[in-house]
Amino acid sequence: MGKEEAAPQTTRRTTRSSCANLLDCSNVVQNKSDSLKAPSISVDLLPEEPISLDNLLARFPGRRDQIFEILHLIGPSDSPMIPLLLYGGACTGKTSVILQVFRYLNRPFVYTSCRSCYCPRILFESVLDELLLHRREENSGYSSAKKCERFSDFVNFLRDALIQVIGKESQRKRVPEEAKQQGNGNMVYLIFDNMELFRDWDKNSTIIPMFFRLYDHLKMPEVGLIFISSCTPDTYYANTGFVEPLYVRFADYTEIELHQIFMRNQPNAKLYSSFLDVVLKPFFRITRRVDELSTALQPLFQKYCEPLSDLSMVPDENTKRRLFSHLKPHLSPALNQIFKVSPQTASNKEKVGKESKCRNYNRETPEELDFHMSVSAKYLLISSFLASRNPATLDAALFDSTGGSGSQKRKRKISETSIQKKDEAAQEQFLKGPGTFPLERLLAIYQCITSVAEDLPETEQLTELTGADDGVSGLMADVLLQLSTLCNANFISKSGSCPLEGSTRYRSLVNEEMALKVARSVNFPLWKYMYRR
Ligand SMILES: Nc1ncnc2c1ncn2[C@@H]1O[C@H](COP(=O)(O)OP(=O)(O)OP(=O)(O)O)[C@@H](O)[C@H]1O
Repeated sequence: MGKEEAAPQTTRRTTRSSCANLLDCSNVVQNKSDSLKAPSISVDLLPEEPISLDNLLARFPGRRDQIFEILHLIGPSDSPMIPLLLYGGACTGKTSVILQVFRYLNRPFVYTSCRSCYCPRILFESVLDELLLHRREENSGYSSAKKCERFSDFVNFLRDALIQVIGKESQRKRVPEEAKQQGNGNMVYLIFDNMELFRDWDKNSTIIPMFFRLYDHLKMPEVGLIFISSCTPDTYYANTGFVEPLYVRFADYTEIELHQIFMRNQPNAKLYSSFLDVVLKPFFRITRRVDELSTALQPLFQKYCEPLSDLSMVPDENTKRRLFSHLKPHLSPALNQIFKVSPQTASNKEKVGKESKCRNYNRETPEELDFHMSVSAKYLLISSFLASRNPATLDAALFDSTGGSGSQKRKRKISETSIQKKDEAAQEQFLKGPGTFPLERLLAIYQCITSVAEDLPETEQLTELTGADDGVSGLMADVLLQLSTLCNANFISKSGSCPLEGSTRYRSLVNEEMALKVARSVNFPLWKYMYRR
């Protein structure tokens, strides 16, 4: 595109420290300073030195479609854009992608994250400060003496600040045609990240609809608005009556995409690929988050390489086996470590508690889940659904120590009378609604179904690696954490203790449609385990 040559050399500026690519060694230590005292406003709002499109695409394996879609929706620098919402689970690259897209576009933008602001006022002031580059007093109605508490004040100050930045009337005349074509038109973009946190600040949800109407309030076509959230669009627009932004979905990464992501910048690709071949699959079943995987894989790779004296060697089959045996004892503790409620999952409790409304967004299929949940929590949710729905008397027939693969044979051996009895029990249970179950039953089902998950050659790999074979297993504490998260999110209810057993009983609150969706998202054949009359 030849942008590198055309772009002005701007002062390097780190807009968001957390956007440093976890996998890019060169970016690990980033300058977190935000303070800039550069002379020209429009130059200051430009991102770091521009990058090429190829570079942009190469930085984000698995995000090619999203990048092209965003570029298309943002459009040329001299034409207005409809507000945009980027949404998807945690660590799906929403922030990094949009910041690097602007680096490629080389256009002025202001980035603000609700994560670093703890109330609307700080967010308002942070946007204004960024726009005015901390020079509040100069020619601006907004000064440090004034607080920007109300949304209406924010809109007024924002409009004034934007007029200054854009140099609205005069600049429009001054921007030469060739500069517009090179991407230096007069659009300014405002990026609001982590919008889901707004709901924690604003219990009455009055500001969020106003934010999404900011475009209407400002009435400035030169301003492009981009919202980023881990919540789905319907969380925001239900019954609000305003025009919805366009949206781009950042789906969870597939195993292949994660493989590509982790292969980036590896000095010895063959060696690292042999490592990923053995570790990625079991970890992928527990988390798909790039940050969690990156943290877990880094020390494991060092262990994997310990027996090697030459790190540039290409491992043959024998070496790969030797390296794997050396690594194996360390896998189980690492998997257990990661097998816990991720902070993001916990903070998404409210969002998780909401069932999908099956609305058809863009290219999202109604089959897909519209919230983020860790893979292990999904299996626990499925287990609780089965425990509530199926009569306990059928557990032995449906599940065995290998997860139920022998169930067909066993079922055939059951006598007619016992089938009839079980049918009656099931019918009774159905009429009663979802049944309650003790923790032990939930854990037993969970252990069985995780061992048959997906069609893997090494069927018991997860069980073996996580140590789930050791009685109630080392996973116990983590499963209890997941269980408590699901209870808090109202997927499972905790009923009073059983007077006979004295232990707490649980009940699944999800319906069949929801359970099937969750099962589909982890490729688990739930229908095989559901007892039907
Ligand atoms: N496709 C990818 N290729 C390379 N790195 C990626 C990719 N996706 C995510 N990452 C890395 O994962 C980390 C988290 O990404 P990022 O902060 O952009 O995610 P996010 O979706 O904005 O998360 P959150 O919702 O928590 O704000 C970053 O270090 C980023 O570089």
